Amino acid sequence: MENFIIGDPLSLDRIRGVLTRLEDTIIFSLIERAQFAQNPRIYQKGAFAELTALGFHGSWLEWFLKETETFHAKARRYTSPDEYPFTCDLPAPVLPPLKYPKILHPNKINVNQSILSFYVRTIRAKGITGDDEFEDDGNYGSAATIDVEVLQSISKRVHYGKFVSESKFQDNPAAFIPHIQERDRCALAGLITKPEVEKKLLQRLHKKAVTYAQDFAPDGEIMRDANGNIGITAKIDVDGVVDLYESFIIPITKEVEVDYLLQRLDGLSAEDIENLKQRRRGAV
Ligand SMILES: C=C(O[C@@H]1C=C(C(=O)O)C=C[C@H]1O)C(=O)O
Repeated sequence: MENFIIGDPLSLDRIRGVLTRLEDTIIFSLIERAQFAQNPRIYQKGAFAELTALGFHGSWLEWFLKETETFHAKARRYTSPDEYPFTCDLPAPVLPPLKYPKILHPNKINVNQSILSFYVRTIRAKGITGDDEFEDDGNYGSAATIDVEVLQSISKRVHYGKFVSESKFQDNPAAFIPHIQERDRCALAGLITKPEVEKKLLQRLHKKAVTYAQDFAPDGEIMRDANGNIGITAKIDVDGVVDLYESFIIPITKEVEVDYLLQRLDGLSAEDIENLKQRRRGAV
């Protein structure tokens, strides 16, 4: 959970710094997942009679998510504005919630079911972690434990789009308000999209994935193939990681940004909205 107490929580540079750091978390968790076989059973609902006997009819992975998030909810993880669960109906925290600064406009945006569906349908099937999609090594607990870590890091990254949107909105509310009032998703998407930022991100991501995926000999030398090229082991599919961001993580982050903007004026009076139009960040 990011420390929202120190620094300007709505500095776009600071927010982008968090997104950049989450690239490492996501790449390394995908590398970790590649240690184990695909184990397709763990993504199939009803594939474990033992779970059905417990009255649970989801997949092994969904059971792992439920059990993990139930415990984390009791430890007040989901009272943090940058943490979103995959499981519904979680228990209340055993501790009183921490007093986070009110940064985001109240909202119920949670796209984790889309993230889970994409992960099971595409990331695993595409074998971004470089393994055979039908291989089963029986390591169901280890594989699901790491799947949960991958999903949680992607979820945090995607939902950080709310902070990006609040930062951009506060920089120039008047630019956003008419399109929010007209429910114009395309215009809002155009305002929040920064092609140059995305281009640099994908270039950085490819370099990171190549670097993190390479193997080192016991003496610390980088392993090379017969032609002296750096040997990229099957740890992860480097192009698959870039494609994951280009075809899913960035687009769904922008969906969250637009969804957040569309509800940004909810509950505000006409006078509040007029006052917002006059403001620009740092002006107060
Ligand atoms: C996150 C931002 O908003 C948009 C989404 C991006 C992403 O998901 O990486 C990058 C740039 C923008 O198109 C941003 O401006 O930094």
